[in-house]
Amino acid sequence: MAAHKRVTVYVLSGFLGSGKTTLLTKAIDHFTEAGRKPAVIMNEIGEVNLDGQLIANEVPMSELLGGCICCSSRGDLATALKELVTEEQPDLIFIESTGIANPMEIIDEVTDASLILPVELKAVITVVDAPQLLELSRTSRGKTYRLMQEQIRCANLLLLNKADLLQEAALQEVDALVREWNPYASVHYTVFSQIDMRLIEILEEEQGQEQHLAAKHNDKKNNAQHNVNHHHEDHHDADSAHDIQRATHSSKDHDPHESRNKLHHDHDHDHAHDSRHHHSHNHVMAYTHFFERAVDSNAFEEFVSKLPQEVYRAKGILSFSDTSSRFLFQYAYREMDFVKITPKGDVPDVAVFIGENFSKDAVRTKLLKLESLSEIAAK
Ligand SMILES: Nc1nc2c(ncn2[C@@H]2O[C@H](COP(=O)(O)OP(=O)(O)OP(=O)(O)O)[C@@H](O)[C@H]2O)c(=O)[nH]1
Repeated sequence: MAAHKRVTVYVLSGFLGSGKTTLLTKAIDHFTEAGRKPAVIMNEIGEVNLDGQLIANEVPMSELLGGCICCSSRGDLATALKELVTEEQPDLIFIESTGIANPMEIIDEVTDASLILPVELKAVITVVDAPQLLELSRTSRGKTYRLMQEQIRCANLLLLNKADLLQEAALQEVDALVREWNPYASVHYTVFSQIDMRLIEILEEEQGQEQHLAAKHNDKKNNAQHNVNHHHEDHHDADSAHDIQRATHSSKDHDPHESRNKLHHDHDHDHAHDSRHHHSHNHVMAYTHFFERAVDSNAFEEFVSKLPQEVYRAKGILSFSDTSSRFLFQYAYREMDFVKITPKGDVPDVAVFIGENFSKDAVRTKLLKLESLSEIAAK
């Protein structure tokens, strides 16, 4: 297949609620207006694709739901890429990863797929929730912080988003932090992921290999800094996307489990007992609640405002007992947002709650109570 026929692939990375979908909708509008055909692979931790509601119907979309790409069985992403390429012939594919995905694993999967499919990974674009990163850098520095760090290190283009919520001095503090982790990416302050789309177009024109070189350099730099224990030096010595592909290719001749080991990184030592899955986000959990009846909007808002700190992301589509329209509800890093929506297709009233070690039962019990209160009020 001729090299120029390859479909450009961009990976959109960034922690939960940082602004990836906000960027995606803008990028789709831009490229569509420019006469290009974008397609989307959307990965969601929850069982329903709520972000997909924001993507126009005519944009081809493949959904990987109910888990994170980098945890799902190897091949799901390649299958989705293959289907889109053969059935839709797009010019570009955006892969929106879940906010808890480690982009290195997705880079591996896409470069692996590019051996057999006419696709080329051009860049990783990471959206950073600037206020959240700043707070974590000053306080907890736990697993979420480390995951954000990995997402930042892999990027070719970095958006320091939610700049509206920070003063200039604070933004500069975040800027210095991310540049220390990733001196190769271009860094831009954004509000609602508003960026000059030429910055994304430029990435398409550049050599994919050089892009990955940057990512790999950062990967190495981090290895040195944080003493991450990589078991398979052969892979980590690879200096370019080409080398990544070669490593992938050669390992295919062997036991598939072994090849997965070779390709993947041991980012989290808490889970070293599982030889095939080394993820920095095993601590993250999701609860999906399907509503049986509409709840009161004020009571729901109050419930969300009192969610435990461990729940750091929630979203849903809801009917309220006191409003006529349905709403897309968003909650990210303590900010709440409700937008009127007419859902595409037959979507139930549903909300997904994502966080770290929170009690799903407690969230469920409170929501059931809200439902029963509105039932009593209706009588
Ligand atoms: N104040 C403020 N809010 C923003 C900004 N960008 C996005 N948001 C809001 O943050 C919430 C999450 O945005 P999304 O684009 O859905 O984030 P995401 O990264 O796709 O979220 P996940 O898919 O759950 O990981 C939404 O309510 C957005 O409206 C910003 O620059 N400033």
